Amino acid sequence: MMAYDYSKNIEERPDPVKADLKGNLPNWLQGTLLRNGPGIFSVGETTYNHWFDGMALMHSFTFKDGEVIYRSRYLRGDTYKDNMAAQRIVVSEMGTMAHPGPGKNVLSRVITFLNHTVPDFTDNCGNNIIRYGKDYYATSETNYIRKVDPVTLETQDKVDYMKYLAVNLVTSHPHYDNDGNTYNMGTSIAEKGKTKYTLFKVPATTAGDKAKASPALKNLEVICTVPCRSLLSPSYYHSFGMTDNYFIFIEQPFKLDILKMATAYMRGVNWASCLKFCPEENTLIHLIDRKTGKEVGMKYYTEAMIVYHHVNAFEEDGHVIFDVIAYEDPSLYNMFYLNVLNEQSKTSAMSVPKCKRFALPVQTDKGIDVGDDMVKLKYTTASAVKEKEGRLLCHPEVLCDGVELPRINYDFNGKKYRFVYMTCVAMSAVATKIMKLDTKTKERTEWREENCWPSEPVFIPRPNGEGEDDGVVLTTVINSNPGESGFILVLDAKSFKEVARAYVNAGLHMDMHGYFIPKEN
Ligand SMILES: CC1=C(/C=C/C(C)=C/C=C/C(C)=C/C=C/C=C(C)/C=C/C=C(C)/C=C/C2=C(C)C[C@@H](O)CC2(C)C)C(C)(C)CCC1
Ligand SMILES: [Fe+2]
Repeated sequence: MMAYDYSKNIEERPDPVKADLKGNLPNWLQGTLLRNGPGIFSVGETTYNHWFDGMALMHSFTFKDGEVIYRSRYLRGDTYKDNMAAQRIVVSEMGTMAHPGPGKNVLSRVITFLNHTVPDFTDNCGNNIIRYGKDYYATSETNYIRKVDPVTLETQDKVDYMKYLAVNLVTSHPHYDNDGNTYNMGTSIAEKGKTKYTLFKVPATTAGDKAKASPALKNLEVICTVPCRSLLSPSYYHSFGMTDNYFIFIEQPFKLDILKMATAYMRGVNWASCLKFCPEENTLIHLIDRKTGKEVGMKYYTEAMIVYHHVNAFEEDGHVIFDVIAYEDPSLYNMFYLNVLNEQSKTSAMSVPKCKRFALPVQTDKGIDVGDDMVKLKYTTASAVKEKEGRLLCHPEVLCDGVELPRINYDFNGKKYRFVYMTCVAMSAVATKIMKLDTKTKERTEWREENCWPSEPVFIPRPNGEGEDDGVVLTTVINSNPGESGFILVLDAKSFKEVARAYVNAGLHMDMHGYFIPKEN
């Protein structure tokens, strides 16, 4: 099979193109799927080290009156502008430390160094699209996000979280509720001698008062803060869980070493090399009551693991159950270094991502014997064994092996649910299959096609649909069959069978995450 070239710069396609439709789109499917991911990997003579570092390229698929319209556009943030003006990479990213130019004299090198000791971070937001209030933002995990026009994909205001809240890092996987509020979480490092994690709410913007409405972050409310286990090594996390009454935050032994970061530029190493995994340490699971903003009385632990994506979480019979994609080591990040990806023939040893289910009993452990399992649910083998007063050791149930980029019917977010849509990960960085997992029966249904590489599958519910899987799943497919173009695929979510596809005559490419904006009625 042909290999996908992860390091190739991709051309933007800002003028809308009509896709070539095969099959019949359900007429209720109206709206726009926005997707984001890295798209430019080298500028002039310089190249990023890591695929996640690439400059953002957004794309959109608009479903309207039985047609599909495609377009794509680079995110024109300060990072893009500065790199393009210099014709080389001058802004550092997680996996790439930018160096002073060759022509620079000693004095300007010293100035560049000083600038980087208290650096201004990148606004290259190539990870996801999120909504705050009525606005859409391209995001990665730094303090900057970029507002984008969801129709034209044009880049708008640069918004700095730090203007509204002391946070150095914020996730690109917030949660949303039915009232239009957004919930997210960030880390503030060594601020006033403290390192902590903050969960916050960005309220829905009410129509009318324009000045108050934008950016919605103006109205941000802190829900709670969780002190970090150690001042100079906060955990890295990429998402968190939410149910009707709780937040779930996994404080994993995959940490940022702040002292190493402070000297990274001087030592000429990237930020990623300042992340350390400590497999001998345990993972602390924080369960936070959304109403009080306080952690529940019990302390939950599990063995060392690395989680990027939460799948879903819900409450049942005095338990909080949550599903995540977990790894045994940081090999996922390492696999995406461009020099590693270019040697795809050498199957890189990657720890297989597993979909794991945890169950946290919320009741008091009074009267329970040490060594007893407190989980009282029939349908899961997940356990939580009392170690001592107020402390439970959790063992997950593995629901499924070799999966990533999980999506659900978001109407079931925080609620008891059954189905997950994911990409299948084998021993390679390119997914060849997507699947639907029935968490109840463990049944897996797959979609694949020869020489096709599907993206993160996004579930769209049918308006007033019946049942959790009443809707469609959208995935964009890179097609490496000679003479054929990429397409967006529409699967019936119940049967996981194709209902339509729309060929895009403008080479599709690998991306990260997406957000579907339904058409307003
Ligand atoms: C750390 C730090 C700093 C710097 C922070 C910076 C620059 C942060 C940037 C963070 C970014 C871009 C994070 C991105 C994370 C992305 C993640 C975890 C992506 C996961 C992707 C997966 C699982 C992908 C899977 C796959 C893909 C894409 C293709 C498929 O075909 C196959 C499959 C499933 C393997 C400061 C602000 C300088 C100072 C403070 C501390
Ligand atoms: Fe992600």
